[in-house]
Amino acid sequence: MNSIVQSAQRIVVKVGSSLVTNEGRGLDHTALTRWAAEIAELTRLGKAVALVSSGAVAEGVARLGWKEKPKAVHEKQAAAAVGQMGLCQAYETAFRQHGLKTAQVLLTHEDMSDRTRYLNARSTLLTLLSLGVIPIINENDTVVTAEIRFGDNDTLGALVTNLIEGDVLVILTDQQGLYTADPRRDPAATLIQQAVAGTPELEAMAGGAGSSVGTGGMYTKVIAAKRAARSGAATVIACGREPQVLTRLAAGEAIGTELVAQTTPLAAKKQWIADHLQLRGRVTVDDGARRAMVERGSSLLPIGVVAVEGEFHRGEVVSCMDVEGREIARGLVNYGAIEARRIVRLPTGQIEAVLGYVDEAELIHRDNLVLV
Ligand SMILES: Nc1ncnc2c1ncn2[C@@H]1O[C@H](COP(=O)(O)OP(=O)(O)O)[C@@H](O)[C@H]1O
Ligand SMILES: N[C@@H](CCC(=O)OP(=O)(O)O)C(=O)O
Repeated sequence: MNSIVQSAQRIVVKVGSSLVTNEGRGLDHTALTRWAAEIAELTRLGKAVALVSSGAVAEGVARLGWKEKPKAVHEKQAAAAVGQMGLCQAYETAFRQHGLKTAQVLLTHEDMSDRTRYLNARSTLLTLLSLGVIPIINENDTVVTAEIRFGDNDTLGALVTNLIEGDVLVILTDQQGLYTADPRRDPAATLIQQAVAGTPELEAMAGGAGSSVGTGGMYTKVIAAKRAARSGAATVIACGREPQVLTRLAAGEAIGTELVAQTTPLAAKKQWIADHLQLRGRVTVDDGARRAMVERGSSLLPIGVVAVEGEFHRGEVVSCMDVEGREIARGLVNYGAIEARRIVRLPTGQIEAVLGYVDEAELIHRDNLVLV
């Protein structure tokens, strides 16, 4: 028995490219129809479900008649634009058969790192769910560049789970779950039924790159589970080809791998800080400041900072590194990089003399600081 999906009220289901597009051969309408029927059943049980679906690039490649996924970014983006049309049409048709409306939601990393856009995305998604609409979510592949991509939809699925405070992230893929090693390479690999999300051994098991059409392999799924656990959500990794996989999970059946969250959920704002994928800068802190932050949960004062790198503005998220170069925390800065460089190593009382004003005594206040 596995009661996680059974008791969940808000569920994020993520389906990967290889499943959605029949390993790149074109949209698997039968599978989409099946998942839509199962999700419709979950909504009848009173659960709210958001669907993160990959497959735009792979479907675009198939529609354009290309033999393989292109290497050039602009070609992938063009393929995504073509394929996303197919995804939307197919989901709209499949859910309509159950009297459910769908909504297309395309997100970028910037939508998640800008606090206002993040909160907008959150209220739109929660409104859609409260209206009984199924959001069909994907990365806005057409406008993002390689450096600022989520890249794989496992990460996007985890961030959406945190965004809407989902109870569980269900990742459907082409394997039965997480194995002790890649089952494509190691026939002796065995299925892990349950583990604690964020355990380092899981990352080692999930080596390899994955299928030719998918992006992250199992590694990004294991990391996604770790991210989702920050908001207290569990992750289930299961096979999307398994008949009635979602409804059976909702009935309490143990299928696939369950990665449970054992960490105390972070407060919403801290979770947003921790979920930043790209940071604009970093500050190196001395050992006294490191201990104060790590052992006592203190704020970071300018006097404890030894170096400032990158260009960031007040209100942006930066990494805090120890003198050995390890990231120990991240947080929202009260001063931009230019000001921060001028006040490092200074006691609080001297900030005003140097800058002509004092915004806050702390470079990063403890309420805006997350240990990593
Ligand atoms: N430990 C593991 N357990 C299961 N699958 C693994 C593992 N390590 C690597 N993989 C590979 O990950 C693949 C699934 O990832 P991917 O192709 O990115 O799927 P998706 O498109 O569903 O995100 C599997 O087909 C498998 O070959
Ligand atoms: N946004 C991309 C998905 C990226 C991707 O391949 O993700 P996944 O198959 O989930 O590892 C698309 O729709 O093609």
